Amino acid sequence: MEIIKYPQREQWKAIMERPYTDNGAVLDTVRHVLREVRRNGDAALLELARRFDGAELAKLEADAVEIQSAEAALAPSLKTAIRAAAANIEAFHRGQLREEAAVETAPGIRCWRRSVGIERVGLYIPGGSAPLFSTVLMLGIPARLAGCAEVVLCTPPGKDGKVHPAILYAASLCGISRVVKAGGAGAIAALAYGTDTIPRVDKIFGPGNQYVTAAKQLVQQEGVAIDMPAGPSEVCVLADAAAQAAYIAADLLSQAEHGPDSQVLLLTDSEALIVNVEAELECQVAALPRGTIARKALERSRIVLLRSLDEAMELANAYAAEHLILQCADAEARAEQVRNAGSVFIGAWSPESAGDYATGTNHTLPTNGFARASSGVSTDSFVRKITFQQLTREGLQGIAATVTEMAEAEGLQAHAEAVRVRLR
Ligand SMILES: NC(=O)c1ccc[n+]([C@@H]2O[C@H](COP(=O)([O-])OP(=O)(O)OC[C@H]3O[C@@H](n4cnc5c(N)ncnc54)[C@H](O)[C@@H]3O)[C@@H](O)[C@H]2O)c1
Ligand SMILES: N[C@H](CO)Cc1c[nH]c[nH+]1
Ligand SMILES: [Zn+2]
Repeated sequence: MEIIKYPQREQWKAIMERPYTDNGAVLDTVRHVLREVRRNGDAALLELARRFDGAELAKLEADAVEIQSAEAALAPSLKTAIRAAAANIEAFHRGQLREEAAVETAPGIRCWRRSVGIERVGLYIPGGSAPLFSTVLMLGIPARLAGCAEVVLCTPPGKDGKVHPAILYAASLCGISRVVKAGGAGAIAALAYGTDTIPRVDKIFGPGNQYVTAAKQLVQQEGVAIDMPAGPSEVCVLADAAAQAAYIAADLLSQAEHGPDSQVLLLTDSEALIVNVEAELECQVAALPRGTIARKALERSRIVLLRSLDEAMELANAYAAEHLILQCADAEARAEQVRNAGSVFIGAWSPESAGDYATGTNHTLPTNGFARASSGVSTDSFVRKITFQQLTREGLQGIAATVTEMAEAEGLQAHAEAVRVRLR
């Protein structure tokens, strides 16, 4: 990791830069894939599975036999873990469902909002380098709680033409019965345009590689809603001299192992801690099966020594990490100072990976500084909040002058008449 000591403010912009990837070539490929699927539908998806996933598929959807045999293929301990995680995720996301009281804004005028689940949603579950079945829970549970009528899950097939059994098991737990074997931009195109077997959806959710992210951004321009551009994973650790170097190294590696384009950042006011974390990183990365991937991510990552923890906090807020870990003596007080982050982990006992799987919070979070303006996925992401109002005659009389005055000032006479005609 690059070490930057006591940077001047002018250097902060460079410190906060995410790894740059020129996605010009990716966009060209993705546009081509979107066209293929729009034109040739299912046939294009079968060809893309052959080309990119090395899978010969007889049909695109996982059938009941494949879904049922998935349960038998999983170790009981893994099923127990998935169910335990699902229970916590459900509890946290259920708490987000709130009935809002109607408000009488003026005598005789009643306004209220009702959350209505988005009718048709598509969930993309990455499967290229790791089958992220935890993401099925993170998207499928809030979709169910929100009352989405139709949920279609797309994920790349393995070379054997099958979907990873843990993805199928997690999907069943969430009540998802339509699992489509399609990955990358092809999957996003199918969800956006529909094919003979895959229904077009209203909103597409889920993380993925650069092809998935580019495809989501392109179909969004064509009118399909997306959750957010969830790019390569990232974590920022803010730590003081008392923090455990071994914990910090483990937390940094847990995100670095996602992909070579992941980025991790350590902000501290302790030079001694940096020395210890570096030693721990070297020792721990050597033991990781995905050590080569993690090393590549570390090459593009930074450790920053700051003059004080206050200054570190300021930089953490400016960076707006997907995940922010606070490992310092006054972690709870520091948490109150957080302004920009996707999700925050407070104190030495709160590793980021606990949130990735099982604390209950959602792990689909804004990356690349989007946490400055966006939130992670929640039950709210799967609903529309429709507003309602009902006026009595007295209510309309009470605001008639306000409406007609404003309508005429905007030059919109018909607006004013729609009020007057009722009160004449
Ligand atoms: N931010 C988040 O919340 C979050 C969560 C989990 C994962 N992630 C990210 O998701 C990503 C997962 O990526 P992945 O690759 O493992 O799986 P993936 O499922 O996103 O991508 C696999 C698909 O990519 C397509 N593809 C591969 N090579 C291609 C090529 N040369 N041209 C066109 N298409 C091609 C294929 O269709 C293939 O099926 C990682 O970058 C990880 O960091 C982010
Ligand atoms: N850390 C990822 C989001 O950035 C989510 C994930 C899934 N599995 C493990 N981790
Ligand atoms: Zn993770």
